[in-house]
Amino acid sequence: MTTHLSPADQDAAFRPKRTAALPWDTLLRALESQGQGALVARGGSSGTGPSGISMDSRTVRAGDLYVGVPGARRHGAEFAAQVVEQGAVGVLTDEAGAAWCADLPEGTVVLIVRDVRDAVGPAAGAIYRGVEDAAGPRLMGLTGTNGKTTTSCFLTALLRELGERTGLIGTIEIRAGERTVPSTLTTPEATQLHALMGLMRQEQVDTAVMEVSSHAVSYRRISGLHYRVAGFTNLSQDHLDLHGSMEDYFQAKAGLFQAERTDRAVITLDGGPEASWGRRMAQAATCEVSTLSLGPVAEHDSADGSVDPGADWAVQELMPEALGHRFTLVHQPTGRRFPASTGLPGRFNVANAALAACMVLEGAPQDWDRIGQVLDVPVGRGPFATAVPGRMEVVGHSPAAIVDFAHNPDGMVRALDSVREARRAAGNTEGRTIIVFGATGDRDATKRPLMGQIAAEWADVVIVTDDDPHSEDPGVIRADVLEGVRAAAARAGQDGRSVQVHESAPRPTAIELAVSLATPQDTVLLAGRGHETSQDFNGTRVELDDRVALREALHRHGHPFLTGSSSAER
Ligand SMILES: CC(=O)N[C@H]1[C@@H](OP(=O)(O)OP(=O)(O)OC[C@H]2O[C@@H](n3ccc(=O)[nH]c3=O)[C@H](O)[C@@H]2O)O[C@H](CO)[C@@H](O)[C@@H]1O[C@H](C)C(=O)N[C@@H](C)C(=O)N[C@H](CCC(=O)O)C(=O)O
Ligand SMILES: Nc1ncnc2c1ncn2[C@@H]1O[C@H](COP(=O)(O)OP(=O)(O)OP(=O)(O)O)[C@@H](O)[C@H]1O
Repeated sequence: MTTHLSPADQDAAFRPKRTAALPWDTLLRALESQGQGALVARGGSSGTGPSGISMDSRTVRAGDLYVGVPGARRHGAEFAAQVVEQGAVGVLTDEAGAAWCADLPEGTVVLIVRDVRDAVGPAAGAIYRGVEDAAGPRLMGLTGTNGKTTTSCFLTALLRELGERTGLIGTIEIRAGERTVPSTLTTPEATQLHALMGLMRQEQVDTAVMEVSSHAVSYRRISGLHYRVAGFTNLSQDHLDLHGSMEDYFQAKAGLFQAERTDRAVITLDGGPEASWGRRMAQAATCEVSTLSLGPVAEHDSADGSVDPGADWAVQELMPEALGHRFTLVHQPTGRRFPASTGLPGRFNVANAALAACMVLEGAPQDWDRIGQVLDVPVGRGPFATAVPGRMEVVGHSPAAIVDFAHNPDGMVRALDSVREARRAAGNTEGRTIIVFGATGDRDATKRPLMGQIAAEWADVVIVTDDDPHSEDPGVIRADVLEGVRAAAARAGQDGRSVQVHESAPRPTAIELAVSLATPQDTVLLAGRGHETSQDFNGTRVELDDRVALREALHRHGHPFLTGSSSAER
């Protein structure tokens, strides 16, 4: 369960247990060698340097180098005097930030660089690698609109079964060996990422698997990191509030697959609703590239189930079985076949599993026999049966009750499609889909009516509620979503299909309504919140875990439900 730590406590949990101070001149040389030469504007460069680094005044500790970056709302250097009082030994900033450093106490070192976001990664890397310049862990990165969390969980599960000690940095949690910390961002800031690398070295982690959001590339949170293998899942509409256009969003993701950042990419060619993004990503990459064709799993507009003959890897022989699927991963150049299975619902989880397997296979060609043995297990066993919190998490069977993190148009199509597929596979022709969802405030508003439209096209009962409204009026967000729902419901009505539409808030009331309407044949799908345990209403956190609320509602209505930990039916 996610606990909310203060920024300071969380930052402290990310840091290595011990770090020696790095002499200023060693730090300056490290910056110079990375093309980030710094001007020493105040203080000398001969003394004891920093033992840590932070880019937020709320997480600064004694001995830190504080990084003042220009932000959307303020310049971080505004906090220079405050952080020096807190014990920071120096400030790294840009020309604009230097103005706030003029009156700092004697002895404080001020370093000025041209672009502070480019310099922060190399600086953090040098501080946490220390004078001995320690190496490791081996890094694997994942990017794409959907599937990063699930694929990274599959990847770590597979590596663990192969005997590796793993680390994980992602949306749900951060794990270094046996230590776990709840995460707030998908990809933390560069200061924290390099601290985590130091922590993982101390925890003797062999491979760290990291989700890389487009924000992380745009804000250069990954500067100073190098990936052995990086994977691309898919691209579809999301985050247009930050990127402005799909082209910019694509370019941000493409930044991960440049030779100076990554040795080898595994790129899913046909992973999203439009296959052209995967092909373009393979062309835009300047590192070594291997491609994956999903064939029968692909869901883009022109998908006909056939695999791309030019792809290095192909998914073939897809067979639904129990909750998951069997499939064969074929290495097309050699004809080598790897039978495998997933235990989670949804064909998209075959895409996630195939990508995870390809990344490990590409990273260790000498180990194919051993990897093949670990992959070839019955459905419900092995690395790809690992439940991922809040991703198609089954809470009940009669009615089927599922909590999923789908929070963009393509994610919703995939989740709704897999619900329908599961009913079809079970021979259930009576059941309806009841969906409860909302949209996030302060983020890409253009996806709201689209999500509404998809809900009304795929579900029989649509209940629009709140997600994380952040600073926006929740009623306005619901109205945006409902616009898409009502238009699509009207079109469905003309085709003779009736869609019930409800607006219901707060979210627990909407969940209660969904369960009260459900028959044992129906499926209740709560979308958008997944593993989250609270909602943000303009800075006020309201505790809510969809999985708990759904279990409680099922219980109140006399329906059976599955417990979280053991999944034993009550
Ligand atoms: C929209 C966005 O991404 N904003 C990022 C941006 O904030 P900003 O430009 O608004 O910063 P600002 O408030 O002007 O402050 C400027 C500087 O002053 C510092 N500051 C500010 C206030 C203070 O009291 N003390 C202090 O030191 C800030 O840490 C910052 O370094 O720069 C900050 C510092 O680098 C980031 O922490 C911050 O991420 C915020 C926390 C955030 O919520 N980001 C989300 C949207 C995000 O990154 N999401 C992605 C994708 C998730 C997904 O795939 O769905 C993720 O990787 O999680
Ligand atoms: N390969 C995929 N293709 C399309 N949709 C997917 C895929 N994998 C998962 N999804 C859908 O997207 C949702 C989010 O999945 P997941 O958390 O793995 O993705 P993510 O990329 O980490 O998302 P975020 O960055 O927003 O945390 C799932 O709950 C599911 O509905």
